[in-house]
Amino acid sequence: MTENFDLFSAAAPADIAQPAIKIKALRDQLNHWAHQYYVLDAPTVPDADYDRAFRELQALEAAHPELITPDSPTQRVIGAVMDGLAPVRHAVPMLSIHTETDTEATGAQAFDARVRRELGLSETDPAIEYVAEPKFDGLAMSLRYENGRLVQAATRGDGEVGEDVTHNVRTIRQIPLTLPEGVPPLLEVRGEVYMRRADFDALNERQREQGGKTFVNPRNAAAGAVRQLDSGITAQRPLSFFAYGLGAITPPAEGGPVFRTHYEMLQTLKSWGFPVAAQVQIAVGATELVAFHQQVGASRDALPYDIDGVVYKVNSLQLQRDLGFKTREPRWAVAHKYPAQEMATRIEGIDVQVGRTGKITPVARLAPVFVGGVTVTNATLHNLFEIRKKGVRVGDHVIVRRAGDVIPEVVGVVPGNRAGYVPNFKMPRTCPVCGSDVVREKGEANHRCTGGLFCAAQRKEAILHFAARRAMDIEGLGDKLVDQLVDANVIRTLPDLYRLGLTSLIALERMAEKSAQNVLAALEKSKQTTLPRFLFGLGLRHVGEATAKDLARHFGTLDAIMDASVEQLLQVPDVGPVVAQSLHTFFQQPHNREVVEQLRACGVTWPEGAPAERAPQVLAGKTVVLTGTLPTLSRDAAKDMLEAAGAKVAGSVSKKTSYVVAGEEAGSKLAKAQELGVPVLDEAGMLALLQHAGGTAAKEGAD
Ligand SMILES: NC(=O)c1ccc[n+]([C@@H]2O[C@H](COP(=O)([O-])OP(=O)(O)OC[C@H]3O[C@@H](n4cnc5c(N)ncnc54)[C@H](O)[C@@H]3O)[C@@H](O)[C@H]2O)c1
Ligand SMILES: [Zn+2]
Repeated sequence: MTENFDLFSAAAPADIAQPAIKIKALRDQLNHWAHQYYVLDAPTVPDADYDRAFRELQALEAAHPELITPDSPTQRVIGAVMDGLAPVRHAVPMLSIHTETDTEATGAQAFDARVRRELGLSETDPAIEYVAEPKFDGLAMSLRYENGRLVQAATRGDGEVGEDVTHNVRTIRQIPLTLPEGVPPLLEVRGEVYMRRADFDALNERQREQGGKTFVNPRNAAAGAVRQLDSGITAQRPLSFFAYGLGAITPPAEGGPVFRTHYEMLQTLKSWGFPVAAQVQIAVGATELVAFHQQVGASRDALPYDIDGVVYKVNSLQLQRDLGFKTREPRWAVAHKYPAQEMATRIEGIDVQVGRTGKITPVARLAPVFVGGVTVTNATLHNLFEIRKKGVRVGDHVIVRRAGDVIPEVVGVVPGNRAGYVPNFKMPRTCPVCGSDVVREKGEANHRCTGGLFCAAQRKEAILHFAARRAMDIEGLGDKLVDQLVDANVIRTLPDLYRLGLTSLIALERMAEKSAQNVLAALEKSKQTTLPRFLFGLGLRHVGEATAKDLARHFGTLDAIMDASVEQLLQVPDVGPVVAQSLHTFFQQPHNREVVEQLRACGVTWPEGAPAERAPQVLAGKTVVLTGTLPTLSRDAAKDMLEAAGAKVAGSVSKKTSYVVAGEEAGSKLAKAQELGVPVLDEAGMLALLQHAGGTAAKEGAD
């Protein structure tokens, strides 16, 4: 082969020129992707695509060794030093790990066979002991301690020279800043900085709400956080750490520790305060490696952090030295991957889904793709802003991520695949489930259906809210029963609750007659309520308990609230434009008014009054204690009524107690009241007292 053979001249023989051109194209492509990934922390293709191109290059170079150059991505660790971060030369290089191409369990057997062959072992020699570890999906970090103090933290960079990120790594709480007495004077610990999935989801959720930049995956979020110039930003991004190896260390001749195995070294790191993953274990021979691969693979989704595979390492440090290194990788370790958690596929359409709280979520319909171990055909696009920010259009090639049991999501567009003009996605103006108006409030990223109770998608959540203790307080109407009732189509609107009969309840699975009767009794009891509870129970957006009370106090009657204009609503203390508009829109929808009317027709009732007559604080300054079970009122309802009249409801009886309201099975509080001579009332007595109070107020008002 001529030394300076012109690879690209037309005269070059086709069988050499073709692979050379292909090799150059692959190297350029890989370098471009690696730059985006390692330097910009912003990959544009899934790892699976990068890995495929990488393997293709490896295969071509293996077939044409004369075309290998030292700067090929296959021959060196890739990475770079970011502007503004100081370069750090590693005392011991930070290497890559060879990836086993066979992703089936048999990949472990291939590795074991290779190790045995390289060590010159025969079939009759004993099995090799390995340490099996999860392959954490974060970024490699070298931590240098001098005399027990963290003096430097550096990224891998190109393996020889990394970046000084000490200022940022100091903010990671799992990384000890000082070590216990007795550690070697020089110690470099190597490990992975990563972000837990829950922390990542919370971070992205926060970013989305604030219209900020979201991150593609935890690895990228972690890498971005570590490579900040301002450690204040790093401190706000929750990072974690696992130790898995050593760099430089005080040699035994100078009093440093003598480790015989990798496992022993990890246990020592743990005793010095470094986190070591609980899954790390010794595995003997290929069989135990296979078992480990399967076991970790099965629990992968349940782990609180992302892993992209497992790593097997020869345990004996002597054998590790015997095996040595090959360009950029140790021969004594291998990475055995799992199916990728990110894959590229095509968006065939964008639908919208209505959630239990009315939130409308655009969902991408996908060409089926195998990702994170399952075939995925839908992925969330979160909201309209995310679609715009990511520039997603129908027909685009996108990266889909599915990790853990999180809903699959579209994390970005693979650039350069759009055929021509494609219109932007538009939010529908009406709800696809119920046809109500779709709105987006100022300062909110999400669109919502205004259908409320009318919308089947929102029904279950709405019923649970209505039945909640602080609302209508319907005991026994929980998650499971509501699911059954709605799924069996027994209940479609709130009033249907009060139309429930014994027969339809008993017809439900696992419903005994006694419990059915209890539910009916609880429903009956809930009909006697208060206006604030009823309003709160309707589950109007932005109307919490306090606002419901304010509205009731201000308007006095439900009709006045339903008919109020936005301006009138704005006169209620603490009601701002958002709440006022949302209330007004809700009661403008005829079907919402219909629901209210039907509930009243079913016998749901509460004391009403004109605003001027309301809040007669005739029990002001009085302290009342409730005890026992009242015949018709729930404890909370009684409390609300007393408080509305200005009373303070206390938990224990003292000489200062004005009244004790006692129901059935009243115990020590009743005895105490009698002992102290505090007046005791039953429910009727309490209502009479309130009535009297109301009457007095009305009279006062009339005078
Ligand atoms: N999407 C893209 O554009 C793009 C570009 C470049 C690289 N990549 C991806 O990066 C990966 C290759 O990168 P690499 O060379 O950093 O990693 P690698 O696959 O060579 O693995 C070595 C790294 O594994 C990590 N690791 C995790 N757990 C470990 C353990 N228990 N023991 C030892 N090391 C452990 C360390 O950080 C170490 O640096 C590939 O998955 C590739 O797809 C993607
Ligand atoms: Zn709807």
